[in-house]
Amino acid sequence: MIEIRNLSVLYAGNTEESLSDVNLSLQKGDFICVLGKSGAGKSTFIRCINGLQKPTGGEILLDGKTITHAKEEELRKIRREMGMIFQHFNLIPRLSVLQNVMTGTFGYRNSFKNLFGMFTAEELKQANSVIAEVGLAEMANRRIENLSGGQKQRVGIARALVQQPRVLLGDEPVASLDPGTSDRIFTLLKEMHERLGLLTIINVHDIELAKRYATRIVALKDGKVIFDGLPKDFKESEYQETYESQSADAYFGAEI
Ligand SMILES: Nc1ncnc2c1ncn2[C@@H]1O[C@H](COP(=O)(O)OP(=O)(O)OP(=O)(O)O)[C@@H](O)[C@H]1O
Repeated sequence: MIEIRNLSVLYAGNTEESLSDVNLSLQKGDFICVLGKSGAGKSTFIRCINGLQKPTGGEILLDGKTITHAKEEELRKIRREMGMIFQHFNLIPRLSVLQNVMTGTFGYRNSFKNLFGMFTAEELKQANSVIAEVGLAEMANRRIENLSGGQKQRVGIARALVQQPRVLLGDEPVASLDPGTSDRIFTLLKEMHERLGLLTIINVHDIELAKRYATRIVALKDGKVIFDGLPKDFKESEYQETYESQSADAYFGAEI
């Protein structure tokens, strides 16, 4: 589904590449957690996939079509296939849950309709349906600023899903949430992933979550892929290499 070939990113002014010769083949059904310590290149990787960051080398293809060299109009179409969720939710605090979710349809609509908030009955139905799916049916008219962090991320997920993507991307979507809430958000993500038959790619710091939910782990270090495989094969030595840590007992002392 997504082919990543010799992907490299060197930011202007840097001497070291932030991604270096990354080659991966990502398939529908993969629930991929991307691990790596701070600065390993995880955000850069996600931003390259949704076309926000232009690589300095290599190419990314979605179903054989280039993302990397896509023209603006083509890139817009590709982005509609990709839902994105963020660490800080990127919602509009003074607007309601429903209004925020509706912004997920903007990629499909002309700017005149967007400007005047004109939504079709079908769009509203679809938005209310995903709001119910993420468990917020009773809160559709509540303002975002009156929600908890976990509820905000549910809105973020609904906004990503209302555009009916085939790929779901997450840049540290649970980094601002407590462990219990993070776990519930991952449960929801996994349910949606399976029900909708998505390719899901999520950056996460919490290796325990990755081991519990991922079907595949990709670990980055200094912009390079140092592990690509099953969660069960990501063991203490892989942990130590990824995080350059001597003490992995917290994660590997007990069976996960
Ligand atoms: N716009 C930029 N300009 C220059 N360097 C950048 C830019 N964005 C990221 N970098 C550098 O690229 C490297 C990878 O950063 P990136 O944000 O992709 O890592 P990360 O694994 O997502 O880190 P974190 O977990 O802290 O978010 C870092 O060394 C960072 O300083």
